[in-house]
Amino acid sequence: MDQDSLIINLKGVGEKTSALFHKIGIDTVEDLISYYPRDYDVYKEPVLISGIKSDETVAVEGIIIKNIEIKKIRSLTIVTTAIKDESGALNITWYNMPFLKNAIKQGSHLILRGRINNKNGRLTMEQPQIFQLEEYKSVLKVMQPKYSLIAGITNHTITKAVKQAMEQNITVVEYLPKYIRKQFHLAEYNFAVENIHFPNNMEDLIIARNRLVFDEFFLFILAIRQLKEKKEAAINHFELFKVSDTQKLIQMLPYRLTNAQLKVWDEIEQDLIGETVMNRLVQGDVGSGKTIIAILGILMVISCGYQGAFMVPTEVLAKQQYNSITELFMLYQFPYKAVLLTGSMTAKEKREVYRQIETGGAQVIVGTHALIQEKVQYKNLALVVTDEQHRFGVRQRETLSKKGQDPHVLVMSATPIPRTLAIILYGDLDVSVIDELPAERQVIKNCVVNSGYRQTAYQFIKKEVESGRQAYIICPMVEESENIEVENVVEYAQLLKTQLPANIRIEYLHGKMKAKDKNNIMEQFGANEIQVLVSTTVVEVGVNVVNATVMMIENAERFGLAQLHQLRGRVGRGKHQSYCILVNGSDSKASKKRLEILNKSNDGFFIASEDLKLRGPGDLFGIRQSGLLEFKIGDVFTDASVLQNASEAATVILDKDRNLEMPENKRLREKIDQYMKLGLSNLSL
Ligand SMILES: Nc1ncnc2c1ncn2[C@@H]1O[C@H](COP(=O)(O)OP(=O)(O)OP(=O)(O)O)[C@@H](O)[C@H]1O
Repeated sequence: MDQDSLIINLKGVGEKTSALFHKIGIDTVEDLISYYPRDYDVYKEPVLISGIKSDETVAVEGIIIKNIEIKKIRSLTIVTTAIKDESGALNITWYNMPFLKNAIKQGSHLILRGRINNKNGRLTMEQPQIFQLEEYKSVLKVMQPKYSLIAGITNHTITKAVKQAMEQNITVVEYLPKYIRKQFHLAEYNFAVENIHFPNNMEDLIIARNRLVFDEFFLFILAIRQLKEKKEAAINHFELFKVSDTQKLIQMLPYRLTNAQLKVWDEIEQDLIGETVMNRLVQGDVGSGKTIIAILGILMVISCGYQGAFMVPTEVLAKQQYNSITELFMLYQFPYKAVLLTGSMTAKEKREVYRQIETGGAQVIVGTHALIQEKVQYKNLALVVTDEQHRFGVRQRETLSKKGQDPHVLVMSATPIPRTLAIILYGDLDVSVIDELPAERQVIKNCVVNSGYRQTAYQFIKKEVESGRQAYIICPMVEESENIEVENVVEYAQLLKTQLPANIRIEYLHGKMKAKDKNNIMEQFGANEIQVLVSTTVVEVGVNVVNATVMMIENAERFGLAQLHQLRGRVGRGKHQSYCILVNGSDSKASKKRLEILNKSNDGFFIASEDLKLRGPGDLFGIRQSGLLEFKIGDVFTDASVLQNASEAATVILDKDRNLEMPENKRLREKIDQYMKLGLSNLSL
């Protein structure tokens, strides 16, 4: 790493800030300038307190009328005060910013700007930015970047650091050949970087973003094509053959595999006994039964004497998959051993598991990315299943591959992307589609309601629980801060307890809980010891509790449709009639129209394409379509045309210069090498 480029060398960035930056992946100035805003704000004149409404972001000018109070709830510090202008007073709350105690005094004349929330009937401004009067004038009406934040880092800190970086530094050398920029109408790189952070106007912002989205896709596509070239040569060295265990399992399952599942299984079986190493993506809508296909693959390789690894994105899912595999082995008396390997296990537990992996005492290894740590040595790994692989870097996948003798790779995805895009994005994989749901499934009944319906929904949940079923309630996503999200979930669960009978057990789940506690709650929910689970989107992917029949989503308008579809997919996984209640917290026609799409259809592909039609490519900073396939700035759905262009550009360049050896591609070559080293591991595809 070039020491000069470390952010600690920027003016105003000390040890503490630089440690916090490290947490969001920023170590160097280059990292910082490619930490793009997630949105922009145009700061308007302050408004009168008497006129403000819930859910809007406004500035108010007034006098602080209360000394700061500090309250601690577990690890959360809540700082409160109030501000008053000629029309009224307003409560103010900050999270985890205890240092404000010294910074804000009763009697100060300030401008505060933040989002207004309705907290049990009282309007509160949450996590506002603080401005002196003069200071506010300088930001008025200019487009201001809004960055993703974590506790301790304010938007102001990042903005200031980026400004510093731009002033002190840097002109990055353009690496795209001129003819490519011309052909695909792309702005110059430095212009793009400047304008993505501090746009002159909307037009320049669109041009800047377009270039950076292009870059992101373009580098990814070039890297993927290189991987593909490498992989095509890989010979299947494993002695795999069709086994009776898989036939036995298929016959003994309590259900019949759908034709689509059988077809995909057949493709995988053929791959595994084929001449070359398998690199296959199995795409199937939520609940289409991908897991059993993965298990069949694993069963085949272990029956032939090898090991199989199942890598999933979260500890909750690892535990779930581990439990279902061990139960299955026990139930059908397969003499194989599965082990679980996750980051939160103690060093001693891990050592024991490593030993079993190394000696071959364990044949199936289920876990999170702990599976690819240095210390894990496999005896004879023949198959790696990565569930929802977009959560892992391609490079991590590669590392894992290298641990075995180039094992077969099976990737599971529920992302409904059209085939044309799939070919570009999964260029290094063959694609199988499970395009059919099990026949016994009943169609999920949906409704879109406003918050006035909440009580009726609770009564409905009560009725379902009384007839033996279970429910999820998803609390709103809060972009600004995960802390607020945590608070929402905890409060919601407390409030709900006062609304439902005491014999209905209600618990909550959020991303900041310890892995062990999360697993505990999920296991109890799985065993119906908890009937109602109030949660953030941590239950979004993969969670399988067949007895749950109600999914209620608060502030559904804040989620992307594909994400809502994923959440809804947590119910309707068994034979019971299931329900999805989407609570629309907004009056806008647009969000009503969007949610109606979900109301109308349970088909992931249809939903994704309708959403795209509604949003259109101009909708740059709306809700991201999906939490999946996460590029840093590009969105494969709304930026589909840029993705196509990037793919075309990659073809143009590689046709002329397959190994990027020509002088005009020298910088591009360097960039790709750097990207293959760093970028791919960060990119969550
Ligand atoms: N052919 C089938 N008939 C009936 N039930 C099935 C069939 N295949 C799988 N199932 C069951 O359906 C449920 C959902 O399957 P699975 O967990 O594999 O879904 P998935 O495709 O991984 O979905 P998601 O992407 O939502 O996690 C499981 O409880 C599984 O046992």
